[in-house]
Amino acid sequence: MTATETTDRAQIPVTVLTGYLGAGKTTLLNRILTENHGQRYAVIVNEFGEVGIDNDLLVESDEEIFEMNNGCICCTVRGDLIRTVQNLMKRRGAFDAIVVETTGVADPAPVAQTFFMDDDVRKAAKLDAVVTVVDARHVLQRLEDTAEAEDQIAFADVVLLNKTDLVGVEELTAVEARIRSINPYAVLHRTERCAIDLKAVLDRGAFDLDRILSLDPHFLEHGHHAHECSPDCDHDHHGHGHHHSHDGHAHDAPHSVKSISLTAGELDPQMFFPWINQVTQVQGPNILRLKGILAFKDDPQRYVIQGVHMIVEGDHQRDWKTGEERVSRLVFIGRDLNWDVLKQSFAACAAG
Ligand SMILES: Nc1nc2c(ncn2[C@@H]2O[C@H](COP(=O)(O)OP(=O)(O)OP(=O)(O)O)[C@@H](O)[C@H]2O)c(=O)[nH]1
Repeated sequence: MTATETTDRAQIPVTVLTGYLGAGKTTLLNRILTENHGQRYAVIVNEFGEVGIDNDLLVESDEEIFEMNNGCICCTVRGDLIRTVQNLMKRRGAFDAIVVETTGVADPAPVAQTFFMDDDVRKAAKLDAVVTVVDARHVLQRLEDTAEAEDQIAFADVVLLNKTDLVGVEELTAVEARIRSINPYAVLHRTERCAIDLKAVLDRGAFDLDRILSLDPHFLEHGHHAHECSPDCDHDHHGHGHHHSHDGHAHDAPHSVKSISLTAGELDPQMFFPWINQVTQVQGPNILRLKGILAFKDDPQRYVIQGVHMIVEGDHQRDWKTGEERVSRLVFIGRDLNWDVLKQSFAACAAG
């Protein structure tokens, strides 16, 4: 056995899971956490928005979940992510592989870079593949109005073209052709609710550094960063033309996407459902994502609501635990949303 082979085996494989807001990353992660694949995964979740909801939307499992919700992953990539991986490495016997779920608005490059740039991380972990989940229904629109959707596809080693149930055959063919025009190299699978043999996604040994360097010749250079950051992030700001600001309750992201978090106590379902239907009908085009965990009066179970544009679905999740505070939390991520109106009208859904 050569020295290289020894090093390779000592490195823990890392899958970077990316895809635009609402594409189906958590759906895939839940499969990874529940299916019987014989591997133990440590999961690192980065969340956009103030109220930690993504963690609550993951199924309960024995796997380890680490949440980093201090905003855009690009801003924390050389800090939190490195520290999280280093901490994980102290207990490396406890798991076989790592999955990093990135925020829906992030460019995956800084996440992938971390596994090449930091010496300690590089010794311990090896980028296995970038897996990009694509929402077949909304991706063409996203490619028009954002840069991240294209970056995520360009970077992919594996693409899951998801939500095939929401489009017709012709549209699906057109979407697939568009993805192929951005990235002809990735292995592409069509999926519904990310149903796929996980062998197609995990432990692929697929990350192709040469191809990434041909896309981005500066990929391995320290301080190189093709993304917009907040003024208070701690990384090197060479070559930055833009800033986004943080103003208390709303977080800016590229292309004026903002998130707003609303909290209330118990809600009256007779008030809430007509309200959310009306909000998504009227403001749907601007709502990239909504998610919430709700406490309805006299309902022993937590209710989870999720949406992308006008498509909203909800279901009971599990019983509220004894001692768990029955609060309702709702996050909207979108453009040009009227925060004050949303806040007030949500508050009006409180159970009397
Ligand atoms: N109709 C349909 N809905 C889907 C499919 N896959 C996922 N969904 C739904 O789409 C919504 C978003 O799915 P998630 O898995 O939470 O998406 P995500 O990429 O993790 O979302 P963010 O973390 O907000 O970026 C949820 O309501 C899912 O139930 C699918 O194939 N078809």
